[in-house]
Amino acid sequence: MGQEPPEPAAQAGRIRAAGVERRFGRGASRVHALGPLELEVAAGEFCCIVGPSGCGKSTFLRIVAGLVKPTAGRVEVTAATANPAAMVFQNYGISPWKTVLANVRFGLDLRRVPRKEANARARDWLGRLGLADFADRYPAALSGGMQQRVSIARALAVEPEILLMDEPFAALDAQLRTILQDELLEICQADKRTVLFVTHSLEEALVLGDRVLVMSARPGRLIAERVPPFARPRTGEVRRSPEFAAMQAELWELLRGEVEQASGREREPDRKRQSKQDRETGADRQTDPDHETDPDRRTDREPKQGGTRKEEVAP
Ligand SMILES: Nc1ncnc2c1ncn2[C@@H]1O[C@H](COP(=O)(O)OP(=O)(O)OP(=O)(O)O)[C@@H](O)[C@H]1O
Repeated sequence: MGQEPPEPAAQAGRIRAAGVERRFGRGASRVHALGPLELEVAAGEFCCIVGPSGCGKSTFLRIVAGLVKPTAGRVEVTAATANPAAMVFQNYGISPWKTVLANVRFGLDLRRVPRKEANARARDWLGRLGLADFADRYPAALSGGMQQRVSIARALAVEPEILLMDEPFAALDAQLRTILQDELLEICQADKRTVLFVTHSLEEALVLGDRVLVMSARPGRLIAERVPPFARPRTGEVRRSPEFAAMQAELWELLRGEVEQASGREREPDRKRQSKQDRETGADRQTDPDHETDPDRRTDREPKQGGTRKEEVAP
């Protein structure tokens, strides 16, 4: 039942990473953050990366974006345009002193697109994301979900061949997150651009991805790859299918050890047996497929740069 990646858009970039590694710091405090990592993302593919906190997911995305250099290896981006990628961050990354319209127009202004055309394109994306009436407002007047829509509109307004998304919905509540996942699904299936999407949520990865890549604890390497068996175009309804729950549980089993290692807790000898018992009795909330949809049952969060928060991997 596995699906081929969708037909590429007229212009969709490709990514190829070969032997990519990144270390930070010097001497005793040197950290091996990432790799070696081998990865290819096809034109028009929606590729999701999940992995434990600190395994180097964001670092890899930043390397692809050209914001960070790899210590070893290389990333090749094959694209038709000079600036093929746009990035969406967890903390929105929008400017509070600019109106919504000016924020969405930002990348177009950098590319010196004439103001009239830039405004039209920005308004078009605002309309597509349900923000047409908020063009002249400032971000402070918007909810978190609306601010993240502005951030997505800003990235899409430049018509990037590659969209890089770093936990874009992690700071949102679970219901809003579901809505934005479904909106993103619709948008990306309409034009099939290449997307590299980092998330802590297995549910999110399975709903959105043509392919889900699982990373190990730091230094992050790829340890598994799955193709969600859901035809395109798909909707959020796939969350209810038995295949969805089965793949979510399987991926979580793969990830659990890595998450425990990353959080400094070694798996106790009888942990696996206990987890099986818990699943059978329904006591293990971490393996509950509805875990992410109930805000009261979300995993622990820690502060992150810019006042936003990050999550542990969650099913
Ligand atoms: N600029 C930096 N200087 C020093 N260490 C860094 C830097 N950027 C990242 N690191 C370290 O590299 C490792 C990987 O960080 P990264 O943010 O890529 O992980 P991540 O998988 O995205 O984590 P999370 O899921 O928690 O956001 C971490 O140990 C982090 O502390």
